[in-house]
Amino acid sequence: MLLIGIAGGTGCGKTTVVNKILNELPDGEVGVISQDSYYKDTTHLSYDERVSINFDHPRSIDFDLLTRHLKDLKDNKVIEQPMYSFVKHNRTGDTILTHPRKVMIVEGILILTNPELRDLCDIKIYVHADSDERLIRRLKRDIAERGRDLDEVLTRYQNTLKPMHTQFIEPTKEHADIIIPNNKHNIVAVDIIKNIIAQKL
Ligand SMILES: Nc1ncnc2c1ncn2[C@@H]1O[C@H](COP(=O)(O)OP(=O)(O)O)[C@@H](O)[C@H]1O
Ligand SMILES: O=c1ccn([C@@H]2O[C@H](COP(=O)(O)O)[C@@H](O)[C@H]2O)c(=O)[nH]1
Repeated sequence: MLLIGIAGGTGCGKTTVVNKILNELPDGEVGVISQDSYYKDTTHLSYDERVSINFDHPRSIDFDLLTRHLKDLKDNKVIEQPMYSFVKHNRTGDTILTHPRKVMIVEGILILTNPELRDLCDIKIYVHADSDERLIRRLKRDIAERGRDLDEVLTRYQNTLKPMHTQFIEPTKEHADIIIPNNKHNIVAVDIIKNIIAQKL
């Protein structure tokens, strides 16, 4: 199995890049694991307590479960990937049966902060977009798709997201094998990754 890790700050376009890669490859050949599915289970907390969690700090992620699942996939085992609700700020309680594929992509803001996870990745990619571009995209997306309002996005951005990005996420660029500039849609970079995957398939 070829494991590709795709990191980068919120709104840089990780999910969009992954979808573009998947769209043009044969159905079912490439599997995706989202770091978001591995936010720690916070069912024991009230909604108000969950809202105040710092979701941009590495300790918010259940890296033990995530790395265990990636190792299982590498060992050709099926896993039960948790499902996550951004609206509830918690796992839904459901899981998706995820089968090992020849190529698996793991994507998320913090995946390159974890040394064990980095070692599992055969190719490490960092998607870069400028912070103003990312904030604009995040505002539009979170208001349209994740049940947020202007005040929620900007308050989280100032209080946790921006400082965590500077402290934990941006420095992981140095671990990347490939950095994709993504202020604009980068068709050439997506084609290069698609070709690497097509060779493996
Ligand atoms: N290169 C790009 N140019 C303009 N908008 C983009 C680009 N890449 C992604 N977007 C948009 O920005 C928003 C965030 O992108 P997304 O892929 O969800 O980012 P991430 O997964 O890194 O948080 C989405 O609404 C998406 O359509
Ligand atoms: O319950 C949650 C969990 C996370 N977030 C925010 O999501 C982003 C990461 O997702 P991207 O798709 O990469 O943007 C992170 O910045 C968290 O702040 C959330 O709002 N609620």
